[in-house]
Amino acid sequence: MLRIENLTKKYGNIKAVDNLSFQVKEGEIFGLVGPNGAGKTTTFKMIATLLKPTSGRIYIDDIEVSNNLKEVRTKIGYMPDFFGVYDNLKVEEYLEFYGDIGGVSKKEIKDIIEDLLHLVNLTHKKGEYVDSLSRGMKQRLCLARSLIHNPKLLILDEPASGLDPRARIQMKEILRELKSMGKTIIISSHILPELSELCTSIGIMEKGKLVISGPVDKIMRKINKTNIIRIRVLDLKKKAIKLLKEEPNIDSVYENDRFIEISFNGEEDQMVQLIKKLINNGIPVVSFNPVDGNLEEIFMKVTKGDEE
Ligand SMILES: Nc1ncnc2c1ncn2[C@@H]1O[C@H](COP(=O)(O)OP(=O)(O)OP(=O)(O)O)[C@@H](O)[C@H]1O
Repeated sequence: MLRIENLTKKYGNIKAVDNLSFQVKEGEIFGLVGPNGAGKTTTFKMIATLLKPTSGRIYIDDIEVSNNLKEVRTKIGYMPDFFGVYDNLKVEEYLEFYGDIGGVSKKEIKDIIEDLLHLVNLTHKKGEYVDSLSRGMKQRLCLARSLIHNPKLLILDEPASGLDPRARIQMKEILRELKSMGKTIIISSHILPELSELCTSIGIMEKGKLVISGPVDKIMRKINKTNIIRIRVLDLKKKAIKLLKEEPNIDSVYENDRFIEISFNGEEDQMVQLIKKLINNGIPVVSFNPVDGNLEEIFMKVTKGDEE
């Protein structure tokens, strides 16, 4: 769906984006994480066709972006990190305005707006002035605006920034809904644990370069080399612990009243073998859960941070 090859953007002497390459498959949610100034916004603006790369290529649906701006723009929806608000427009008028720019026909626009307002939970605000909305509502309206022409690829620059926890959860639910509708989404955020829940893959950027990228669990394994797994058994806990301690891929075994926690350094197929072994030995396994790693930790490990 999206392919980026050796993308570079220079501002004078500053390389805001430095030889960036990655791919996002259809239906994926790709999260771009990085400290301030890493180059996320610059990258997103280039993908959104608003900024010309110094060098490198971007392909959307195998169409090269810089020579096919018009065609590509029908496929993408962009939500910037900062967006202007139109004081004198009501919610519905605001979406009509953007629908018009996006080439949506007059015949269809009413229905599309109804659907979008429902999706972003703003139906009750249809007749209100945009300026009177809360920050969370404005952000959801901006998301609706980016969807008005039914794009396949959504480019969302920090859609949850500045939102309170409840508004963030709402935003996350909408993004899940969009994923289930088959949209491909690239999203940047500082709220790292939220990205790990939502994204299928992530890329971590620092000083214009991609430090690491890939599926969230693979990246975690690559960095941590171990997975924490919580196992709950109905009975025979001591026997289970003995079996687990014999395993070469297990670094440590810890137990408490509720579960056994192991630090596992094998691959997924070896995890399957481990579950089989426990069951074949008569251990009544109730659950076997890899514990979600902490993206924040990974981020700190792979980025050096700005010491200036
Ligand atoms: N128009 C511009 N002119 C000159 N330098 C710029 C311009 N826009 C961005 N930069 C520089 O490019 C680098 C990358 O900025 P960018 O906004 O892409 O980072 P970011 O990862 O989105 O950061 P943030 O999380 O703070 O939004 C920074 O060093 C920034 O100062």
